[in-house]
Amino acid sequence: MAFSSYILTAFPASGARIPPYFHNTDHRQRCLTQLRSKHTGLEKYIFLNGLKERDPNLFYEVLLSNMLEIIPILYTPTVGDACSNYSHIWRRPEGLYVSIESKGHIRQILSTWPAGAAGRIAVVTDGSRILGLGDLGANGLPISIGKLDLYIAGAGIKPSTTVPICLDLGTNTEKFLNDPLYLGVRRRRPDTAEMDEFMKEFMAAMRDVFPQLLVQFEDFSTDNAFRYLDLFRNQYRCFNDDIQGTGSVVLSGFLNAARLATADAGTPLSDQRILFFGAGSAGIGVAKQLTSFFTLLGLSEEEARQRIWTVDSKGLITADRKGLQEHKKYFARTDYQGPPLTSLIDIVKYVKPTALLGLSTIRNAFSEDVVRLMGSLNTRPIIFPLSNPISLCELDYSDAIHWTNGSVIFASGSPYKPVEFEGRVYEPGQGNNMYIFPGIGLGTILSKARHVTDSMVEQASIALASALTEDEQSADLIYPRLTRIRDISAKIALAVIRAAQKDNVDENTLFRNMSDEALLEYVGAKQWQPPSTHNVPRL
Ligand SMILES: NC(=O)C1=CN([C@@H]2O[C@H](COP(=O)(O)OP(=O)(O)OC[C@H]3O[C@@H](n4cnc5c(N)ncnc54)[C@H](OP(=O)(O)O)[C@@H]3O)[C@@H](O)[C@H]2O)C=CC1
Ligand SMILES: CC(=O)C(=O)O
Ligand SMILES: [Mg+2]
Repeated sequence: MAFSSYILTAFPASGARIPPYFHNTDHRQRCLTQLRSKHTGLEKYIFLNGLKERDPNLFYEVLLSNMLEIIPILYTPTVGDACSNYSHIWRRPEGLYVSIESKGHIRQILSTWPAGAAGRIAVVTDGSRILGLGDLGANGLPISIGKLDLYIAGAGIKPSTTVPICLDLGTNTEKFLNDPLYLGVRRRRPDTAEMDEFMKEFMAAMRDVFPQLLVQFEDFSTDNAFRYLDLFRNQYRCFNDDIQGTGSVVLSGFLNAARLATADAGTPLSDQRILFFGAGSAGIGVAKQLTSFFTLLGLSEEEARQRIWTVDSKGLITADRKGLQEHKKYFARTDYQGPPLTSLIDIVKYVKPTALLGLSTIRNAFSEDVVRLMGSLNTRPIIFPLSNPISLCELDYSDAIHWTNGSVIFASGSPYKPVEFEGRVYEPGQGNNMYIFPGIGLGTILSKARHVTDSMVEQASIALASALTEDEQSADLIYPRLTRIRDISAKIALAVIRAAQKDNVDENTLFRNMSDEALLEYVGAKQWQPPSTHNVPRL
């Protein structure tokens, strides 16, 4: 609907009340001016949320023309504040809540969502590990909404086909249970048996109500993230963003980082020594993606595994540790003899890593001595502090540049601004699954892949790594500029469709005989654009 028609519909008989010069002014510019007048991230989030309710087309137009400014508000870091405060800033229903109290009639609850059979993509969280902020219970909904806004902006998924879901299963965070404004059920989280029963009913009901839907699991606590991925991945069209999306995006950045480091130091990709600080769903997901790629290079599985060291809150993970959680066992080291290594500096001295990856939620964990040691061990140290939001990031970009005299190859989970050092401007990378999931989703939806296979995720990663332009390469970037996300998502979708075909999971076989050029053009043409709300040129 054009903006002027929207105004007339929203305010009938308002002709005389519309300011005389209204139609000749730039509504997008007005929105941006209003947005920029807000002082805090949370106020900006609330403003954008209101704009989306009043005029979704204008909202997406403003978003698409100003992604670098707006994505950090709708997504990390500000979405973290929105989630933490959601029960207090709530304005209107904007997603689907499926409560543990709905067990037995989940299907009816899902049927109330307007998309119905047109639903194509759901982002589902249970709020138990929102970014690095822990168990936020029913306050987790904005993470599903934010990820879906990235599907819409980044891949051109039609807004009306998206389904944001928060499973309201209770919370173990006392503060929320005692908050009179808390929006969720007042109970602690269920035990495994009760939750499994709920999840099985939920997934079956999802398929009934939305037969063509892809489910993205988001921000489940680590044990459940691995369990439900294993349980459902061969049964439903689904994937886990924190395990697979993060694995894919970090592999991609790592490939480009290793290429840069290799150019300077000559360390072959297969000789990299990679230290993971944090061994949860994200850390282990990335480690598995990297090792799987190393086997493609010709390493045996065992040789690939030997490239990885993992660290959790108790220190270097070794196989002799008692009561090791299941997901940590595969990378537990068997070759370390000695007293437990608990401090990061001692672990770096022992491992001598070429790459240090942070997925720990520990702010500033990469201290000056650790970063300087990485710089003395490597001509181009690869350091990726990937924890979100920025308040939990292991290392600030400015410190990384200063402490390594600019030699660091850096990517963080949340965005940093460029840094000037000794007359040169350095641009950080953003190693965030937002580069990957829109393309994986688009490719899966178009090919109607029955499942999201490992090779679809791996090919997405390679497509992203190959998407750098000459200009981006000469600026030493390891991820493409975010403003190109639509083109990049189309290329990722193409790679995902081809991988789905090879794995024989594509239910839509029409693309099999299309050339890559024709298919890429088709994918681009399928991307939704907001109908222009007025006739002023794009900003
Ligand atoms: N950039 C991106 O695209 C993504 C980033 N992330 C971010 O990664 C972070 C982790 O997510 P996830 O893996 O799911 O969370 P988890 O809570 O499962 O994992 C955190 C890991 O960090 C370890 N840890 C905690 N404290 C310390 C410490 N003091 N020293 C060393 N290790 C410590 C934990 O150890 P223990 O097991 O002993 O508790 C655990 O292994 C979050 O901040 C999240 O936002 C996640 C997905 C994508
Ligand atoms: C980016 C993301 O998925 C996370 O931090 O959990
Ligand atoms: Mg996540």
